[in-house]
Amino acid sequence: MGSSGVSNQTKEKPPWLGISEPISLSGPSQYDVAKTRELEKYLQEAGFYENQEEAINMEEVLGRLDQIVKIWVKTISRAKGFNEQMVQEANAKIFTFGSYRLGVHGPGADIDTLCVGPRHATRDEDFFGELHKMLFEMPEVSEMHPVPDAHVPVMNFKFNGISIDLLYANLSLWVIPEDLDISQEAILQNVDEQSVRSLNGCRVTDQILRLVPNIQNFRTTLRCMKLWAKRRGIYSNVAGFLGGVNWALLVARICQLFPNALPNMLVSRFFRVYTQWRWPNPVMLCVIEKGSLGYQVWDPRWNPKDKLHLMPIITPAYPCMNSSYNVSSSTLCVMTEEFQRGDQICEAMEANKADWDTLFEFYPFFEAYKNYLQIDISADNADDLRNWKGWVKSRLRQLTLKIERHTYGMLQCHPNPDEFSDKSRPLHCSYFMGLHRKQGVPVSEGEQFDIRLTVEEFKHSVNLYTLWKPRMDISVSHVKRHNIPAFVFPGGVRPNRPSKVTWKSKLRTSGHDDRKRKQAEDSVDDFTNSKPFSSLPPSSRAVHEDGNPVSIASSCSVKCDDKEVNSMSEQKSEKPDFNSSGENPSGDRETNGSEKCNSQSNPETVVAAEPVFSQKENSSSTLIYSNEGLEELEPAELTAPLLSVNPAPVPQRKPLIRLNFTSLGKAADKSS
Ligand SMILES: Nc1ncnc2c1ncn2[C@@H]1O[C@H](COP(=O)(O)OP(=O)(O)OP(=O)(O)O)[C@@H](O)[C@H]1O
Ligand SMILES: [Mg+2]
Ligand SMILES: [Mg+2]
Repeated sequence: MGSSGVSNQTKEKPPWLGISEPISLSGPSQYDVAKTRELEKYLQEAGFYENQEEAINMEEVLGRLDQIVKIWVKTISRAKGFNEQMVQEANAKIFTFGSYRLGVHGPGADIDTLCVGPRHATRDEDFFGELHKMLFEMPEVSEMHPVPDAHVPVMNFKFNGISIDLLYANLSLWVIPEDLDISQEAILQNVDEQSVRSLNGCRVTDQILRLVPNIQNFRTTLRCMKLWAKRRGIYSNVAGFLGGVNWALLVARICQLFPNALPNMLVSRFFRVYTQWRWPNPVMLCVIEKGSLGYQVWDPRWNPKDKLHLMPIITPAYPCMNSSYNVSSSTLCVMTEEFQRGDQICEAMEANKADWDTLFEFYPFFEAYKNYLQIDISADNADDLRNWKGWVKSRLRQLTLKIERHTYGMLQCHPNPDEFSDKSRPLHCSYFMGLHRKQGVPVSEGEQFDIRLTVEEFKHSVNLYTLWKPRMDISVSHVKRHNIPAFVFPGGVRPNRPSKVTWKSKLRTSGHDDRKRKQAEDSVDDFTNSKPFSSLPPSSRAVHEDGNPVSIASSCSVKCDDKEVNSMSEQKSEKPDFNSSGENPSGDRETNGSEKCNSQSNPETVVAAEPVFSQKENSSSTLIYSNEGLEELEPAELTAPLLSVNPAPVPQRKPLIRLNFTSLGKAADKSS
């Protein structure tokens, strides 16, 4: 396949797993063994492993589900007039996938399951009809929520209190053998697209387990990264960050690159590699096979949509797809900053100046900005609220994109993936987004942002929900940091004074002279001090007006510079090299940072169609903007019309309500 990621040729298997040689074959030192033990203990104490009782309960639930689908398939076969022998032979089977199958599910995580049924057991009539009815009537089943029209149709429900996602694959076989192997490509023959996508949940999970050199080390590292991502507020596919499968794939690739490393090392290599990764170069665990069945695979050379992906993380089972298409320029920048923070902390840990607690600190979202958007939703009953929540949550990404677009990228949004509830207001919940001005653009006097129209447009689109019911309401308001409602804080109590002590400032006061110190002090505010985007050069925070994702993504990967790479404490042989697919198939580890960044050296690559900026280009755009400081928005900045955005005159009120998109928004609410 050369260095191209897409191939339909079979080649002799290399002695390593993955599309390139490992970066390092080094094994653990005493320090790594001790640190890994510490990490495992930390994860245990954080309650990130299920207990014995939960594990048994889950197994029982899965056993019950398997019995139920077996009864179901016989029932519908009989109803379709099959003779008794065929009824007895009729079979269906439950497979698990996702974090449960990977062996990394935490407490409260769902169990992802797939029901595989024979050709005569149809999706609409039999699965979403009869099986839904059977489950719905069972006393063990609650919160049943079928989504037959989803991209991957699913039944969500709780069985004995355990959340289940149940997908369906309608195979072309008349009889489903109990030992069915779904890893074979042939299983996808003559099945509908929904079944292909549903089967792929399992096929991807199984492939991941096959493609990592040591499953136990992979699991511990993935548990660590999942806990870390949740604490840092970047665990959510729907919010535009990454979800379970994305984190699994990122970790799996690190495991391939460092096959003999223990989890402690893998965590630090994770941060080092992804701090330097040149997005949108894809992360892949294996070559993207074109296959013989004609399904579209991810390939930005041919598929215009794939070119728009900013942070491609490719699934390893045919048909290979990008699992992280929701990532936007803002969320990519937030994650890049978090990778940098992780990298710095791991380095500080090696110098005994930080510990696992430091790494896992919660992201202080409500201290990070001066301005927020609060999105309140409510409904008439619990069922309606659950549906309404699901819908609104899936639309919030559109609000962030609209705001960024309508303010020409000058106003950026940082979504908080959590939902918050005020206990005194049942059937109500709130979402929040941090707002901040894009860095590097000189502030013009009196410049303000008017996002009323944008908010109206968003609410209008949300209210087009096809299952909308009376009293499914939404309102969007602007809140200043000091007016953030108390119910968002732990225990419902607003902290007296936001803590400004960060792990870096602790280091400074303890006199630790770390290599980043100068940089940290030069920076107006480090991001761990609650102010996002301050440590990236201004160009990296720019959202281009034309929405060109390539330039955005490239500018987000500016950490891959000489200074950064040369300052790495590790030996050269341990450094990751990235060629144009973000990988190092040549095994040449002598290249320096700027060479690694030059993705245009090989026109054959998967991302050859993507212009990737060289370091030089990044540097020069840095020079254009001299303003490194973080300017937060003042309230008035959110109000005055940006003429090109809001041509309609906004009625003046008395007294002038400077933050009045809230009041306008509420007036236009369906509810009012
Ligand atoms: N965006 C996606 N692209 C491809 N496959 C996906 C995507 N989202 C989910 N899946 C499939 O569905 C599975 C379950 O998704 P889910 O969001 O429950 O993640 P998970 O890995 O189980 O993590 P969690 O512990 O958060 O549940 C994934 O492992 C993956 O196979
Ligand atoms: Mg899951
Ligand atoms: Mg799930």
